[in-house]
Amino acid sequence: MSSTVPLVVRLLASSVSVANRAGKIVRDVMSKGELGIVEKGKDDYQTEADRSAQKCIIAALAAQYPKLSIIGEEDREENEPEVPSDWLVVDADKEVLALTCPADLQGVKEEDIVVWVDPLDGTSEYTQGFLEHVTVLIGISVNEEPVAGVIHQPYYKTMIGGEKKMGRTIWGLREAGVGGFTPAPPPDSLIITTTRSHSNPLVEKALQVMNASQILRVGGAGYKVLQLLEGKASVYVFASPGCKKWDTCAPEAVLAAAGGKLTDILGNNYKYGASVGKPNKTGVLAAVNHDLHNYALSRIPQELKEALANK
Ligand SMILES: Nc1ncnc2c1ncn2[C@@H]1O[C@H](COP(=O)(O)O)[C@@H](O)[C@H]1OP(=O)(O)O
Ligand SMILES: [Mg+2]
Ligand SMILES: [Mg+2]
Ligand SMILES: [Mg+2]
Repeated sequence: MSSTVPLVVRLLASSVSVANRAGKIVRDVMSKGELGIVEKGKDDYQTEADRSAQKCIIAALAAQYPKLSIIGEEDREENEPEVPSDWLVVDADKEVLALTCPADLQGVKEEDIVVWVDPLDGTSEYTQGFLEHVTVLIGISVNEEPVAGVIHQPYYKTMIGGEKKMGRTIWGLREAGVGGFTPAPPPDSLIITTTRSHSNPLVEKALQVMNASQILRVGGAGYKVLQLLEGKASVYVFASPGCKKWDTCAPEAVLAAAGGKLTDILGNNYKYGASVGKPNKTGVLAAVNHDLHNYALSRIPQELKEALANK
């Protein structure tokens, strides 16, 4: 039955299930208490959770979809050792499997897809105990464009029938919409969400010009986009290099499926083909709808745009 479901939909349904498993790895590493922190660069860390969650996601997706290009944040070893068999998730989310695939994506083949994996977005926050900010991101791009994505929150708590359940998984597919949470309209006043761990003078300048009623400083690109989708903030502004394609592919796809927009600070779309440069050099500007995105873009002064473009 599932072989009649278009590839993009099947891959999204598999990604939901795989992200859930990766989220459990993220929780297990934390509860064992041995984070195995490695410093990759300035303000740039990796933990055992980043490494293991990525191995799980890539091994599980590659086993089922061998011709995909999968690009993950963390370096892969030359000869990756086999992963535990219970990481090789083969389940696929039933609700997603039932979605209608956009007409132009129905014939897409594995070779046409690039999957961008951020096994743990918000590593700084993970190591500092801001666990709600942590997400697992799987973005699916076709012809350089993010068309579908998964944002999994390993530490989101819900009570179901008196029992605590950890984790939730938000997904989006172009034209089909979003699921896994309850969307909410934007707040009445302009509330901005931005970095808490990677600020600098340019980032602060772009915040000042927005005239916002409130600025929320939280970790991770995934979590900030969730804040937009849940009506906690109106606009996400980050006028700095630092984010990479795996940070924005899934959030951009989910946000777009909900009617929002994510671009760089100049208002240009990033491209997500396999050979693109990984850094998002010209920052991030996102909003829950196109009007708010236009408004925020109109507030960014030309010299700030030039400063980022010439970096
Ligand atoms: N200067 C930077 N160095 C490394 N990663 C960065 C940097 N700035 C942003 N990022 C990545 O983008 C995400 C969003 O940024 P921020 O939280 O500062 O708004 C971070 O969680 C981090 O992803 P990751 O945690 O996956 O390495
Ligand atoms: Mg990182
Ligand atoms: Mg990230
Ligand atoms: Mg990461």
